[in-house]
Amino acid sequence: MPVFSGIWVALVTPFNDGAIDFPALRRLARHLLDEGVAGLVACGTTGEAAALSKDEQLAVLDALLEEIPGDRLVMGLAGNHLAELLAFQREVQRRPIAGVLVPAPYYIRPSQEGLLAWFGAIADASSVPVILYDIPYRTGVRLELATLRQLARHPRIVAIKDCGGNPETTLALIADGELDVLTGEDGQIFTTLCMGGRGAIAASAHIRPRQFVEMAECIDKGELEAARAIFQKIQALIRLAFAEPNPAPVKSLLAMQGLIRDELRLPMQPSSEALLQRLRNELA
Ligand SMILES: O=C(O)C1=N[C@H](C(=O)O)C[C@H](O)C1
Repeated sequence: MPVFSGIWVALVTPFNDGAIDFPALRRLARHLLDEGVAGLVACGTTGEAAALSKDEQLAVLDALLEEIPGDRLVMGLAGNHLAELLAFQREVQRRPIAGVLVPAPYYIRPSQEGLLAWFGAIADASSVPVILYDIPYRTGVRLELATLRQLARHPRIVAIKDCGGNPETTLALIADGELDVLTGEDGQIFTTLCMGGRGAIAASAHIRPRQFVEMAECIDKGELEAARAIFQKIQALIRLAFAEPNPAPVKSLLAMQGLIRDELRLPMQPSSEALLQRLRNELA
């Protein structure tokens, strides 16, 4: 039985004049769950976790837990100072959550041995399921297949958010059946699900979440034609969501729907005028 499956939204962190906009955060979380998504991932890349202090990240988590059930919530756990990260993990784990999403430490570019020890230390200390986050184009280091297979033996490591960009690795992991494979590449949701992946953690699923959910359900039921038709409908949206650095386009689209303010923290920049026009056209 998969621990993680379906469409999980990589949640943005709404801001209002530089501060976290908690009412908007709660509203958005409730809206997405009402639209049928499997759950939410807070404080990931899309949540601009890198621009939030640890206290702010915990405040986001607490606000969300007041709004949605903990088993529908995964928390991002990122950093490159192990002792600090483990201390933060202890705080996070005092809350009832479905799991943690853990990328490799960025900037350092450790060896595969180093990564095994790093993820091993976090998994050993984890009281909740761990989702590995393989995103070499952001962290600077790749989790090789052999490393992933070794990590999959850890009882706490149950899933991977796969942004590794190597279809052979994705396929091998799916065939192994040891980890729930969730794609983190929104443009690959259809193919990953068709290959037997369990689901996705996607930023673009903030917009028209029901269509993402329906597409995944159709694939589950073997209704390929219907799934393909939905995917074709949302492809333009997915492309636009990443036309400028994530999460600017997604935040603009949410703002156009009146769900949040179109505000980011540096170094992120709001969508350009040209993109805003394209986003308006897409929504229309
Ligand atoms: O925040 C996330 O988790 C996601 N990150 C990816 C990225 O921007 O690197 C995109 C994905 O849709 C969700």
